Amino acid sequence: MRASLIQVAVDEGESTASRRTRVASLVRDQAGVADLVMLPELWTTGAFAYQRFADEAEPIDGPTHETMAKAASDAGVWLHAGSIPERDPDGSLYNTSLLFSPSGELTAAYRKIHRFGFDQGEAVLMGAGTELRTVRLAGTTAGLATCYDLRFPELFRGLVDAGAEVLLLSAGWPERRRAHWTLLAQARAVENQAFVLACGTAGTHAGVPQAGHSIVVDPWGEVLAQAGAEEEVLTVEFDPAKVATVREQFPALKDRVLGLAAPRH
Ligand SMILES: O=C(O)CCC(=O)C(=O)O
Repeated sequence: MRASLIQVAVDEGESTASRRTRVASLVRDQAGVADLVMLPELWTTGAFAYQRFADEAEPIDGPTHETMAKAASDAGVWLHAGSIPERDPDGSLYNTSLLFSPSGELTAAYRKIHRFGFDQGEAVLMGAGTELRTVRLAGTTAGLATCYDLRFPELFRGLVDAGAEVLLLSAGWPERRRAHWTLLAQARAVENQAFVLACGTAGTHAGVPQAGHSIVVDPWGEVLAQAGAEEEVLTVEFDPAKVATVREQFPALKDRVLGLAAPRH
């Protein structure tokens, strides 16, 4: 499988509409290059541009869906189109990832479960997703996660229990915590014996420089590829069958002890 992670620069000087058109063209450029293309979290607005979420929120079948479904089918690729600020018909907002098949059908939508910001920003503006999402694609099972989710190992264990071999994470991770990004991506890969493909943003928006450094890690924890700080398309080839080999040769997942009792005081 070949995957291209498009590390989009989200800068304030570019309008959402023009970024959408530009990114669709980058997706189309992946025709014949990649089987799977990934975009970052909230690349239309910027993950830290909280004041834009309500104004630019769109329904699942809104303009980003329309543009990206077409880009996926034009390129003939699986497209994890990153996330959008979604407005539910009941008015609430969610940080929702969209995944399209090579014929442009929406195959999965994942509402981010762990909202970032503690008692401000996304954590108060958006609702929390409640359901894990896995998708069968290109002969493997992918599990979906978004940005801050990376800090919560139990979410990834849930995806692995549901059959995930490839973990797809869209993010808008800040430069300030870049060391955590790389460390946690490798940790999630090693502990789950799964590929991790983590696509972040470049540029600076809302005064927050983004980390870039999108990364692909194999089930043994080796970094197969990592981007730099600027906008970049990171293409990598990997064999999802390596997951079964690693899990067979080093069957640590079979040694899990579930339902441990709480300590006695
Ligand atoms: O956990 C972090 O350090 C970054 C999380 C984040 O920026 C987000 O989820 O939008």
